[in-house]
Amino acid sequence: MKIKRSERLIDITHYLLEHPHTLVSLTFFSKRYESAKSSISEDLTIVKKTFSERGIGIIETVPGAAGGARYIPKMKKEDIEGIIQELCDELNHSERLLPGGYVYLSDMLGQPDWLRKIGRVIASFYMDKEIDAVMTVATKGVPIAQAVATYLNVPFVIVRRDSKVTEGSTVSINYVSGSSSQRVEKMELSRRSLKRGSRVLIVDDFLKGGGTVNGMKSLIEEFDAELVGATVIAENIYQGVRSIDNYTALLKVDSVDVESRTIQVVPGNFIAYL
Ligand SMILES: O=P(O)(O)OC[C@H]1C[C@H](OP(=O)(O)OP(=O)(O)O)[C@H](O)[C@@H]1O
Repeated sequence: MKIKRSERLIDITHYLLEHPHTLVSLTFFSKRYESAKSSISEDLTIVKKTFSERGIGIIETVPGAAGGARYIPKMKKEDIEGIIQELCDELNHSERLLPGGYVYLSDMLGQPDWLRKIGRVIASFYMDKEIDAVMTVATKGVPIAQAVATYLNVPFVIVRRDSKVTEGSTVSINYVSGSSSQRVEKMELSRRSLKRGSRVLIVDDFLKGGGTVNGMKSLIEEFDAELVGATVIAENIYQGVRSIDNYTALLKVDSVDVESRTIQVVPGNFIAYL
């Protein structure tokens, strides 16, 4: 059914937002709206310009008969900084303080609005790094990985600390977790989860001693895959020597005073790489 340009623009925008990183052809839109490809091209020019001016993201247009458009959810630096400050403000409350200097995050990891913001911020950073898969470790990292993977339009894989028959044959490694007072722990990943040569992004909620992220790094090596980057929501205060140093954190727990129950969460090193 033929529809007006104003209606096409709304539907084109909705379709592209729902299919990030996916090239949608002119032919597809032309048939969808029973409109000429030249009209669709003009529509895409308007959407592209508005997205750019409003900082909604990038509309990449591919010319030619097999051409089309794809939505890249890239964020402006100031918008990323704004979300990181929102996260700091949300976490800087004494009731979030947990034993061991941890900060209670689980409520936020269950809220779609926070997950959308966190997922988009991390995905925007890795937008052009050709990520093939997002990796995390059960449990609290899972919603973060799903949010990031959605915006990157790639699969996410879940590393487990326990064995499950439903995972089939697995690759497992032992690692030292600083969070469990230097105890040797095991993590494993189903052999079906990751192809050789995959470019992998590690995400997690917290980093303390770095053993968990380092364990996932070792797993990636076991799969002959490539670690592109590791980003956590928050890095904790850690007195010892961390097992890993090349990571980024949206936030940093700068100081914790259990006596006075005060906590200071500030922007992490992620900002410096924007
Ligand atoms: O840097 P490290 O010293 O290794 O610690 C960071 C780990 C520990 C903690 O997970 P847990 O709370 O142990 O497990 P779960 O995510 O299942 O709650 C956190 O979610 C990171 O995965």
